[in-house]
Amino acid sequence: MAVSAGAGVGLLRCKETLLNRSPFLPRKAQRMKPAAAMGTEHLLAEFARHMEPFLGVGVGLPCTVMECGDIIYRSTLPRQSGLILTAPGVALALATVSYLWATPGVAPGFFDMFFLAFIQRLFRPSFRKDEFILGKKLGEGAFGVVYRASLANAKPNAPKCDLVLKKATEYGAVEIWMNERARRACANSCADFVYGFRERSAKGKGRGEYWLIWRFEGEDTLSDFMTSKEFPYNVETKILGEVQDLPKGLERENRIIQTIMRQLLFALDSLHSTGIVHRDIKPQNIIFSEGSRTFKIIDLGAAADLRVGINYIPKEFLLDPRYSAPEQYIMSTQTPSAPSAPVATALSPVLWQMNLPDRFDMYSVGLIFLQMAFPSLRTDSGLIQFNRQLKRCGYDLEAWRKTVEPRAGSDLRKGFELLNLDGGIGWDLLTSMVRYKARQRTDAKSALAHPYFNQEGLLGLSYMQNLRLQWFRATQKDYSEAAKWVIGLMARSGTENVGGFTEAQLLELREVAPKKGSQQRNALASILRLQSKVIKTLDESMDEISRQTKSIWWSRWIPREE
Ligand SMILES: Nc1ncnc2c1ncn2[C@@H]1O[C@H](COP(=O)(O)OP(=O)(O)OP(=O)(O)O)[C@@H](O)[C@H]1O
Repeated sequence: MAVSAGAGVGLLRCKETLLNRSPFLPRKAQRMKPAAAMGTEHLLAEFARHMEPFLGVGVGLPCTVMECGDIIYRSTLPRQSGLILTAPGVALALATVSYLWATPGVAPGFFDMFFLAFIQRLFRPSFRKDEFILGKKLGEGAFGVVYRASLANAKPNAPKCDLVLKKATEYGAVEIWMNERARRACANSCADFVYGFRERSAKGKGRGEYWLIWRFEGEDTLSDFMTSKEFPYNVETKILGEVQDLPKGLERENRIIQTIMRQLLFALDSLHSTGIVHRDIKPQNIIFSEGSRTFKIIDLGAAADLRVGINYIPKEFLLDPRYSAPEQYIMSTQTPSAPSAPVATALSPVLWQMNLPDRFDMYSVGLIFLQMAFPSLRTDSGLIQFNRQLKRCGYDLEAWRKTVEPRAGSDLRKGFELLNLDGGIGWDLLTSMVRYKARQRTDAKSALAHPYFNQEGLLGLSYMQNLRLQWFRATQKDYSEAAKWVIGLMARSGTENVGGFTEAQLLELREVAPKKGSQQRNALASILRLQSKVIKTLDESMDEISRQTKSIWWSRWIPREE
């Protein structure tokens, strides 16, 4: 067996350690005679014989190949190569995993975009526009026309393929993207999307038209049901499967409305969890699916995908003023426009937490709840009037109630009575959604856990459920008001009738705070200056990037009809 010179020198250097029973040698090697009793050559030959299987792999550099150390200086002994768990390491790993999975989900986002989307593209059916026979027109909006359609070449005895086809203009691209995303992430929440493609414009100019195809879900939207005098009884058998064993009245209506609300919140929760904010939630965009006996969301043309930053431009908006939240934007206007997709994805949990964009949809769903409870608010004029009144009351539902309840007609009174059932649990849920500040509104997941969806309402709550309700209410509180109160007290400090801090207490506080001109104060000022500079630079560069990439990079994912 040949051993290189380098290895030989290395072995010599290590012989002391080796012969002193290093724990890293096989027993056979440890039983060798003491070094002093042997010549170096003999020692090498002996060692090579024992180590043959190891040296076969590791001939080369000495101590790097053979893990050896000095038994006297234990610190020089090689460390175990396995993973060592430490508390900070575990905390860091947990923090990283929570960040990657926090809404809207960085890790699931990358998996979706680079794996699921790819697989979907391989297997999705593809259609051409001349494969469809257009039927009845179902709707026409500012950005497209919707038809009922069927496949032209469907086999005669094949099941009738009922489709809905939308010929859309510029927002069609967004709608295709959102529908594909929703189909992968939460197929049951939105109408069943089949395919979307872009058709080249006849003269080869412009972006062309977008064609979107869904399965036909059913004839009626929630708006159709709500405009009927029979509402909510006209939905009862459709969603519950049977007529309830209850006389017609508030309790029975409440049960039906509860079921509709649960379905809406469930659909919204799934959409929000994947990072999509709809921005146009209204009864006209909620279709009843005959197949699954549930309400599903349609019309994702105005939606924003906060996971990759598609279609969110803080300063732009597309809104239906009847159902839109008072803030009008889903993101603060201070938020820079979306950067490139990987950056947007990596930053998405931070932006989500800073803006809570899902609360925009929560306000709209709150208004739908209100309309279901109050028959007089189901008409456009009723809702517009309500919106004006609420605005006058500073978007405070309690204040609105105080102004209208004393002189309420039978329709309004009926609404209050319905929401007052089970100790006012319905009113509690409503007021947690229809609030001026987005941060104070509940999210869809918490709303689903609200005791309103408990059959017995407040009265039937167990001790634990009551605790949960208290917790729910505590999390909905506006703590900025508390902060303002403390500041107010400080400002008006010291007088006996106002209460508040005395001059002595304020002095104490001032002493705790860094003094003017002190080192801490200067350091704090520099940090703040640096922070605002960083934000400004980030803002400008993001705007710059987004201006350059204004062309819709993601439209390359949308198939083109050749
Ligand atoms: N999957 C579907 N199944 C059954 N009907 C559907 C489906 N999708 C849409 N519709 C019907 O088509 C109508 C218009 O659809 P949609 O709202 O998506 O189009 P739109 O052009 O955005 O219209 P608008 O601007 O008026 O909202 C809906 O009100 C609904 O009645």
